[in-house]
Amino acid sequence: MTPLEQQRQRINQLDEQLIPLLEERLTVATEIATAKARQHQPIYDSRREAVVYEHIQKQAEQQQLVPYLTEIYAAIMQATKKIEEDEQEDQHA
Ligand SMILES: O=C(O)C(=O)C[C@]1(C(=O)O)C=C[C@@H](O)C=C1
Repeated sequence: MTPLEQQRQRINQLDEQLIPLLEERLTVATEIATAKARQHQPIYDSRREAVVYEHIQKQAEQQQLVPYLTEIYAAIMQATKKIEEDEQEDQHA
């Protein structure tokens, strides 16, 4: 195997670990959507998002990666808000 093939195989392995965790995160989000609908709370919560970003900064072992992690989390939270909206729409259908 070439180095590139090995690196891609490692990426595949890491994705295999990430996907179930992301699936679980999205599943928890559908539960949050239900709780928020009951409590008449908006899906978007800027204060909570600030806490999530702060947590990333604290957790990151490589501080130079924080801007990239922040970009990834912005996309994750965008998708999370979408699934929460879809969940609330399904509940109203
Ligand atoms: O914690 C929440 O209230 C969520 O809905 C989850 C989440 C997230 O993905 O972390 C998504 C949307 C909110 O704006 C804040 C955070």
